[in-house]
Amino acid sequence: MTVTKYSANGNDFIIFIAQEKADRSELAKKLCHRQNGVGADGMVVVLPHPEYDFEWEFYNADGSYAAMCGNASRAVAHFAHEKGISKNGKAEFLTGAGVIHATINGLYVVSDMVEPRIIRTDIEEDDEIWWLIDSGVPHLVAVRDNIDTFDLEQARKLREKYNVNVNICKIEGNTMYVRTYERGVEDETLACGTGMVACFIRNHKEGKVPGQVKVHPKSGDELYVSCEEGVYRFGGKVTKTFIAETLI
Ligand SMILES: N[C@@H](CCC[C@H](N)C(=O)O)C(=O)O
Repeated sequence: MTVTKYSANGNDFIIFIAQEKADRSELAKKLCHRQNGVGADGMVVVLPHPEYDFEWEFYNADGSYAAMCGNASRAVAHFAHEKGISKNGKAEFLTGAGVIHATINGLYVVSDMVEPRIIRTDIEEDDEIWWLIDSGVPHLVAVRDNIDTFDLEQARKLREKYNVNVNICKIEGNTMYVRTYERGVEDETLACGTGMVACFIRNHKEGKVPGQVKVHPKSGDELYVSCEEGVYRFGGKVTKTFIAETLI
């Protein structure tokens, strides 16, 4: 089977086309395995859809299904546009969290996110306040002055307790820095799109940042997150890294 590998600012994905929905959890575990497979944080299956350009299935590296993946939404939009599945610099596709509208401009892709939900703003853990925000998938967000260290044991406990992705972020002017422990990868990833958006939502709601910010995830890449007329969108470059014939 031919698969295409993308990196979205260090969050990497295996993408391929299929004709029918299926439970591909075991395949995702095999292909995402860093040593025995292609290696990726997640796997995207592009499927036909009668109304939208396509529909997708998204799986985390551990085979778990997730409703949405911000970085993969940008990668798959570029993939679909190159394949002619979507046209005119746009892609409109159905995810488990709703319909995503993406704009493709060369390697720079912007995804309009689904309407987020601020679920709780009062979670106190280890003497700090966390917000629980669903930006397509659930995220805990804490804001700190310094994110040079990220206690992954603490992140793992919070991930298990709330079944979420766990983010710490800091603000410097109109720039945000975000680190994310990702559910389903069960480790910190180099970038997490819905995590960056969740961090922006908290900081924007608390009046700490304007309506558009530059964001640097762990990879150090540069992305932008904004809220325009109530629509949260985020953009950055994607990289198609290779095409492979899988034998597993
Ligand atoms: N990396 C993704 C998030 C993928 C899903 C997440 N790991 C979950 O299981 O909730 C992103 O870029 O948003």
